[in-house]
Amino acid sequence: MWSCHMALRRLQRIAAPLNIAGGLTSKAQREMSSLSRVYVTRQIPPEGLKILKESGQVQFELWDSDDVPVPRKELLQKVKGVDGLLCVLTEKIDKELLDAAGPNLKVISTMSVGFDHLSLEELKNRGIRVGYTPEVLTDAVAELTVALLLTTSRRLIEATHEAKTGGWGTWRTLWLCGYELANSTVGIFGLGRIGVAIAERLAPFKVKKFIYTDVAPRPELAKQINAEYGEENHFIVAQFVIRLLSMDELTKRSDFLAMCCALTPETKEICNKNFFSKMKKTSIFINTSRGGVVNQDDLYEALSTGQIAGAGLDVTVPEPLPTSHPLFTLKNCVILPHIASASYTTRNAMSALAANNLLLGLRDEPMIKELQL
Ligand SMILES: O=CC(=O)O
Repeated sequence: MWSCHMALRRLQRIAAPLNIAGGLTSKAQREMSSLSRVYVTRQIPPEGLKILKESGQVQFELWDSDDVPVPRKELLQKVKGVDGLLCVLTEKIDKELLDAAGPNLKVISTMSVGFDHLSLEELKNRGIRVGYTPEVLTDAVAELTVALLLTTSRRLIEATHEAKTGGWGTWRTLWLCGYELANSTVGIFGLGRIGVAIAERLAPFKVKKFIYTDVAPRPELAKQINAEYGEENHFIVAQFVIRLLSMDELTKRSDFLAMCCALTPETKEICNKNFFSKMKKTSIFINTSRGGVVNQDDLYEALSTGQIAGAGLDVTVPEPLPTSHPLFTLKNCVILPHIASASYTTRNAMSALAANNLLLGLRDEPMIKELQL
């Protein structure tokens, strides 16, 4: 059991002057039992752990590994009777888990911006509050998306492989040619904070046009992000007008198409045969949102038949994607192991935000970032 330091210090302060041998005073016991019980499903980065340990508010137990997720059976045992749960995106928080936890559970704090691993309806019905970690990861995700886009469009993985394995003959005029951002049209599917941050970073590459599609115009978002909401639902970002188009138009016109939406029943496998069939043969598809928005068989088909030029994926179904998966056989498909937010700064900021959300929720105070269920 990882009891927090503050609580232990307090207990020591109480126990030491009284020279208590063999057990706690009833006051110390009362103090201990007034702490909320929390289970943490992963060894989270140090900033978050420090906040929990020093809070004086919780006694927590932790799955002490970052390499292997907590086995489901163990998780179902460990959550019994807890007041709060701090989890990551590998844990399914569903009816079974909530039943196992029981009625004390009042806060779930996920160290992720995505929340498709949470059964929101169940949580809402039980009055359980949910914290998540948007914003702190926007820069890291946008940065990685740009890196993945350039890696895919300029065929960097193929190029380093050729250089290392003897494929590098003489300088050739069309060898390893790719597609450039200058004068291109970039399409963003789901224009939230991350989509805007990607557009801001791509603008200096002399992109000609930005376009986007979204389920609904969201004028309130313009205030939160560094954008204006112009006429006809167009955003203005880095002096560029980002035009709202239908999904059909987005797929037809984009030279680069970046998926930046949440995975919901509406977006599940929205990138399917029909979607890819409308894209240009020279276009590059990038997904740093969730693997579930893509029908991977249809993507394989589109890539292997030359329906689209390339794909860069940071997310897949399942994760990890088995090394025998057909997508790994394609030169024009770059696959990363879900690392978009993986910078030290961002992962620490996510763990700190997740810890603070949890503590605030347990105190019945507004969380810093809370999902409105
Ligand atoms: O994918 C990462 C996240 O949801 O934070």
